[in-house]
Amino acid sequence: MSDQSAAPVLAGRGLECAIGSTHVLRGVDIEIAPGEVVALMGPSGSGKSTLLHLLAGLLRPDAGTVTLSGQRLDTQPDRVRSARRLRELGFVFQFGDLVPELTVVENVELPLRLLGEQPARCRERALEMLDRLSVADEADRRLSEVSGGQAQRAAVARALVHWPAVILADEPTGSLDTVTGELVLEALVSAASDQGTAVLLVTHEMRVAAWSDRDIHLRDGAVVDAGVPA
Ligand SMILES: Nc1ncnc2c1ncn2[C@@H]1O[C@H](COP(=O)(O)OP(=O)(O)OP(=O)(O)O)[C@@H](O)[C@H]1O
Repeated sequence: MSDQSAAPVLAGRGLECAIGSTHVLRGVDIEIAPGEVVALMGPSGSGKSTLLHLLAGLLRPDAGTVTLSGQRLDTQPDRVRSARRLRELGFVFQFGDLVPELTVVENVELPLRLLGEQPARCRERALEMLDRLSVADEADRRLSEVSGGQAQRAAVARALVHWPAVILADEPTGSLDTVTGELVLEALVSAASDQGTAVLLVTHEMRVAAWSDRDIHLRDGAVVDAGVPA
């Protein structure tokens, strides 16, 4: 459940970013409350993915600030940003990006293994998440043996397995048919909500945005409509 009166868990303020000669973001302000689900919308080329990369600390802004869980992210060295990304964020992309050589459960437990958790505890928690996402039966299969919807559920389980503060999802249902996409989205939003994880969801599609608490619209690198919490 979101707490929009609380301090934002993730905030970008006055974000400017140029890539080559393109001024991609022009003074973007964005805030996400703990547990909130926000859809980031806008036409192709409006800067959605670039904004996501800045908020994840993958890119540094030319101006402005990024604050995650109350601490500046953009000013920290690469090593610290990587460590914070692993611990505090979860990611879901259009094409799952799971490791094909690993089984479903091995993929899901990966963030916990990288964080140094006990192997038995990693396995237990990964199985719990797969059960929560209704893909526990596929735990020991390789990616080539599961459907696109099952793989995307596993990607959601992996993104949530280490209790991140925020999930950043870039077109998470873009590779799925409408019905499968809806089911994956429902699973993402409800599992994140169960554990109080905020979600920033990049999408072109209004039906995807319907799952959010609030929409933010970008055009030509600027926020044109920040929506109002329901
Ligand atoms: N690596 C890059 N090199 C050059 N230009 C880039 C690069 N990445 C992004 N851009 C430019 O920045 C602008 C914004 O791109 P971005 O991918 O953030 O938009 P988007 O809203 O996510 O688009 P889409 O919905 O098509 O994914 C575009 O004009 C794009 O051409």
